[in-house]
Amino acid sequence: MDHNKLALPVGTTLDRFIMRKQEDFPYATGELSQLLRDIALATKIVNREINRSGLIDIAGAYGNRNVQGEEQQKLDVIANIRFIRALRNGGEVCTIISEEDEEMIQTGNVQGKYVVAIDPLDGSSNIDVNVSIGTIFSIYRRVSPTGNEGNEQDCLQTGTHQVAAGYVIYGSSTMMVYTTGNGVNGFTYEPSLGEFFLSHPQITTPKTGAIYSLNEGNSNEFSEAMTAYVDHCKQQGYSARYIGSLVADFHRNLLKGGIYIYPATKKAPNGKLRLMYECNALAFIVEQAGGKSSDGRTRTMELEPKGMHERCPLFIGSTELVEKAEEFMAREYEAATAAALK
Ligand SMILES: O=P(O)(O)OC[C@H]1O[C@](O)(COP(=O)(O)O)[C@@H](O)[C@@H]1O
Ligand SMILES: [Mg+2]
Ligand SMILES: [Mg+2]
Repeated sequence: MDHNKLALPVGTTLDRFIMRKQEDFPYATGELSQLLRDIALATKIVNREINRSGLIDIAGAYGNRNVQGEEQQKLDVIANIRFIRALRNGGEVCTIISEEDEEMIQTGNVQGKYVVAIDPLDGSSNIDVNVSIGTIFSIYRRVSPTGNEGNEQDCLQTGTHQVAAGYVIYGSSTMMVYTTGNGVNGFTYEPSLGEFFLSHPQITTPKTGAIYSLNEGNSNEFSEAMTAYVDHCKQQGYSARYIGSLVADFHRNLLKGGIYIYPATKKAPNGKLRLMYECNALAFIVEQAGGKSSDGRTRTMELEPKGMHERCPLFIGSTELVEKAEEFMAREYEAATAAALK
């Protein structure tokens, strides 16, 4: 696909961009375009709630724990409700996987051709302290015939089956960044006009960089190989940058070059992040931008999901940095394999 053919000027509205991209697919029916618009609509509402969260009583804990055992923040719940409502009313989505719901959410749109996996509010620990937070989404085409509710087969597809994926960052400005498999584009929200405008066309990530992002507070729990890789980053003189909101750390590294890692630790042998609504979406984006994503060994988008809330280690960012980290992890796997054979 010749990306230049699709290049649209900075300042194009998201709506126009979606429409224009659809025209390049003669058989497109407009349903995916409408679904992207539904997500953009919910994003505008959630953005408004976030911007005024300090003024109205939506700060703090909601008083429930989600399926991960994490304390739900009020904004986690509000964002979850807003996205589910927009996807249900939009009519294109039959089933939703959400971080905040243990079970699949059936929307009642049995004719809907799409399944959405969503992290409605990412970076929950940063909600009440005015630090950038986000939303992450993956879109799949259902595999079961329309006319019924979506099922587990529709929901547990590998990341390579994503038809679109994206994230929203609610930061100094609010941006939506997404891909449909033809490059990555970023749109900045203009609240006074209520519109997203193309601000970052055809995003590509540098092949290498000098930023590493991980929670070194967990370093006592790191494997030898992981500790060795962190030392390597320090020897290289890389800068440590960690916001603690995956979307914000990922976005910075995507634009500047860098690597984000949430590794397996002794406490969390599968890491912390969730394959279906955090890792797969960002992996699709980073690959479309020329970067790389794996669990330290296997390409993230080829990981076979076994459960909706499954966790996996994440090594994501500039190709050369991820490959270097994988080199370090390979030594560990080889040692483990050799030990197992003894
Ligand atoms: O506090 P830790 O262990 O470093 O974890 C931070 C990571 O956890 C997350 O907050 C998990 O996402 P949620 O906030 O959506 O649960 C990521 O955004 C972030 O990168
Ligand atoms: Mg998250
Ligand atoms: Mg979340």
